[in-house]
Amino acid sequence: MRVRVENKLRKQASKQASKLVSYPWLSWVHGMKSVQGLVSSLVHSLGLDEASISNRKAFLQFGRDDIERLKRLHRALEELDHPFAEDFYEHLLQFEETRSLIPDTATLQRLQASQTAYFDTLTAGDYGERYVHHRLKVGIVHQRIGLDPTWYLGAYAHYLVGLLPTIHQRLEGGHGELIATLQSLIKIVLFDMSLAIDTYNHASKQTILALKRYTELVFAHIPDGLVVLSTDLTILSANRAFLRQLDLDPEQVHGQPLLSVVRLEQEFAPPDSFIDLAKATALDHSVHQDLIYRLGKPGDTGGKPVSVTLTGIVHEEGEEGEGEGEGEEAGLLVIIKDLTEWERQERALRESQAMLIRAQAVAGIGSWSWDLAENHLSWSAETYRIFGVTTSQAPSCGAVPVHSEDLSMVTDAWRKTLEDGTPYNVDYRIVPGGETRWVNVRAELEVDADGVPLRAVGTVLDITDRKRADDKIQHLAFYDSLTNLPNRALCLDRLQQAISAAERHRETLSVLFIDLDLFKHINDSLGHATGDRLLQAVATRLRGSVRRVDTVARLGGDEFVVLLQEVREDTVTAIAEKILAALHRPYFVDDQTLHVTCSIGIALYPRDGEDTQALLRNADAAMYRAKAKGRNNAQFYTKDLNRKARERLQIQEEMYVALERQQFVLHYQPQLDLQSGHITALEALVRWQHPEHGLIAPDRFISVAEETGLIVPLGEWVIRQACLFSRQLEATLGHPIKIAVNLSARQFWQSDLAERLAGILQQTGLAPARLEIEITESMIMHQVDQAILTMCQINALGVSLVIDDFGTGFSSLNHLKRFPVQVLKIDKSFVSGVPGNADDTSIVAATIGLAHNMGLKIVAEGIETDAQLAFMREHRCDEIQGYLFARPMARSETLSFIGSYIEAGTRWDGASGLLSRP
Ligand SMILES: Nc1nc2c(ncn2[C@@H]2O[C@H](COP(=O)(O)O[C@H]3[C@@H](O)[C@H](n4cnc5c(=O)[nH]c(N)nc54)O[C@@H]3COP(=O)(O)O)[C@@H](O)[C@H]2O)c(=O)[nH]1
Repeated sequence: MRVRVENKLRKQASKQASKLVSYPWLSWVHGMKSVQGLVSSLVHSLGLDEASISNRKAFLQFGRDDIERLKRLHRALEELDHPFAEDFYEHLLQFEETRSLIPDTATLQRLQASQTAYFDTLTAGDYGERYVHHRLKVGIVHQRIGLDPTWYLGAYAHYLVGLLPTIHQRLEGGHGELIATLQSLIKIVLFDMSLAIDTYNHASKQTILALKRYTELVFAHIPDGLVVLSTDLTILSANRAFLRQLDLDPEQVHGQPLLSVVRLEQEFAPPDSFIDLAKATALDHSVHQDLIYRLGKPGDTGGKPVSVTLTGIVHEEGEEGEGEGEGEEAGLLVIIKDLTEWERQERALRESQAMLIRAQAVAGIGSWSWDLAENHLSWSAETYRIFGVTTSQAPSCGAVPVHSEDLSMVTDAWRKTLEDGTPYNVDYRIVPGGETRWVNVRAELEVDADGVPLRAVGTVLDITDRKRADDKIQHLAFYDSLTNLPNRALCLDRLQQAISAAERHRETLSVLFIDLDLFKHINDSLGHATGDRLLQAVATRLRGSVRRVDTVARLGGDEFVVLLQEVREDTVTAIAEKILAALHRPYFVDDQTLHVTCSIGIALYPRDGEDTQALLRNADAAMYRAKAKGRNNAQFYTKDLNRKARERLQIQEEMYVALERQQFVLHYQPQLDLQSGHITALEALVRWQHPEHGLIAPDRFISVAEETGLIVPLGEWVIRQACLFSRQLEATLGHPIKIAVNLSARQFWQSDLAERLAGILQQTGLAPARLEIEITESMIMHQVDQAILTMCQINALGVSLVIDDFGTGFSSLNHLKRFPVQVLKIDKSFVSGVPGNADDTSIVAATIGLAHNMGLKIVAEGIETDAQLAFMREHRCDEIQGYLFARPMARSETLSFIGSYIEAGTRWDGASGLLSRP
């Protein structure tokens, strides 16, 4: 039998596991009390004290006789080894309802033991408080495990029925004793049962009460308002949330018609529509959800927004209504959800959406989204505007007017985004209405759990202005704002590219470094505005002198560079000459005619340098060579120029110190009047008495001093020293001799030149008539009017003016006649050709004639031979200067030379050394 029982239990256990249902609220109903605790509270609530127990026994007529009879029965049964408990459980396992309470063998054994004890105590004779508590405990346990009283009583019956034959068999004393014992047994069993039923009843009542409390608690804590109405819309119950919604007390609502307590108004609906709908819902048991109303108290206006759900309550057949009075059956459940916060959030959302749309419009940002699964594209109003598409048109990729040149780039980028999910961020051109504009389009993909793209969300921004600004910045960064030519940075870049290309293709190129001659004087005297316009005109002429493919750049100031994809020296020479001629043509700027020349240095790649620095440096050195060669010419770079350039740099650095340390000295070269044989003037010529290199000739440092501006203090020093020397001569020899001083262009174009000269004359005390200023034609030709003004100011001081190097500076006769000069000095380059060179001879003769015709004195310089002297005498040249008569001499030498000459009182007669009395 044991095996049978265990098999049944094994099957039972597997079924049981799948049927277990959890009722968490039940533990709440019973609390976490122990069985003993429950027994105590049960005793207390049933009032089971000693008197009550005695009273029960008295009612059952259970007395001492019964106890004695049961004790005797107990002893009779004690000797019997009857498996009551096993039978009992065998019987329980026959029925699903009882079997389900015994999940396993261990439970069975435990229950069998307690059941044996139970039966044992039934007849043991102790029926006091301990017995009662034990029976209550059994009842509680059975009720707790869910054993219905039916099964409890049935099981008891099975036990008793099984027990009776045994009692009959074992009990001594005859029929009367048997009947009396059975009566006692029935009494004690019914005593047990009354306790068990009390336990069940009590537990059920507690459960119902707990459930009620539980339901009420849940109902009360639902955040939405809940109202149960009768079919005539009387309020049967309302939860706390509902009362809070309208600040009401429970007494104000219970039993009241709903609409006497609240006002529910629906926008655009007749006032009674809620009543009609609610009644209909209660009748047809329908459900109406999410009805939007304004909830308030009757008589108030406005109210809070609520969402109302109406549910008609269906009663099961025989189910009693919830109402308290007749006709008050629950008919309708109203759930009222407060939407105040939702409405606030909605409004805030709408406001922020409106703000976003506005901000997007202000910022010119359009937004768009593309549902890839549905292939549905949507654009914001700003997106339509940017793409130039009318809002009546459905958005589509095809509607975007992408510039044909950007189309493949746009589609490639999009394909990449779809392939690997990289964010899309592309600038491209569109042509809405034919006008080219720039947009920046960005997008990010939304993908599902498998990474499959679902949606693309993005923005579109009109960046046309930014692109234009970028272009402008780019232009400003790489183009000279004055001439619109490439600047130094772009020039270097182009040169680098040209070098790379030339290297790749084994080609050559030329770099022409162009510097305007004496441009600074134009700037200083006519102002920067005029200078700027002249530079613009020069830039235009440079551009017009070369091909479109060649680069013309402005490095800054009056420096330009031309890059030519050409290296044949004769071609480059031709282009350089073309540039020289183009730039030399007169300019008409600000109603005046200006003349400017330039000096060009040329370096060839790869011969003269293989990188940008070397090529530019060497072209620059060649340009200085051109300057040194008298300006207005072009020179190719030679290796020797590097040495010269270094030397120039050294000179430049050392000259400042030289001026400070008074390393400059003046030599003087006399000029002789051919008619009288008198020394009429001395030309002051500066030299640099260098501590290491000895005496340095002015050719090596005057142009450097001009570039650095040092010529101004140096020139002033020369004038002052010359004036002082003239004073000393006069004082020593008692013989007044003029002093001639060379003026550089930079000095000449000082706006206060006349004042400075006046100051020196005053400080040295030299009579202005004893000072002669030598200027060159090229110095004054580019601004004739201004030059004439300065010359007049000098003349006004009483100082005479000489045009030096006459014949080399392209001065026109027209200009010459306007110049307030007193002397022309024929350049030694013409004198050297006399008398052998017919051209030079004619020029010198013509110049002498011209000077005389204009009432000017003429001086021939560079007289080295008797023939030249004779020619000058023959053509009635007024004065001569040259090595034949005297070389430039130091101060002391000059003094003694002139002293001897005067003292001798003779007339010099050329190389024969013949001196005759004048
Ligand atoms: N702005 C200034 N320029 C100056 C100053 N001192 C000199 N100079 C200029 O330097 C150039 C070279 O001058 P220098 O080496 O002194 O040469 C002068 C004479 O020595 C030379 N000369 C004179 N006679 C002869 C001759 O018979 N043969 C010959 N080969 N050379 C001769 O000519 C130079 C004088 O020329 P010029 O001034 O044109 O009269 C020179 O251009 C000077 O102007 C200075 O202080 N300031």
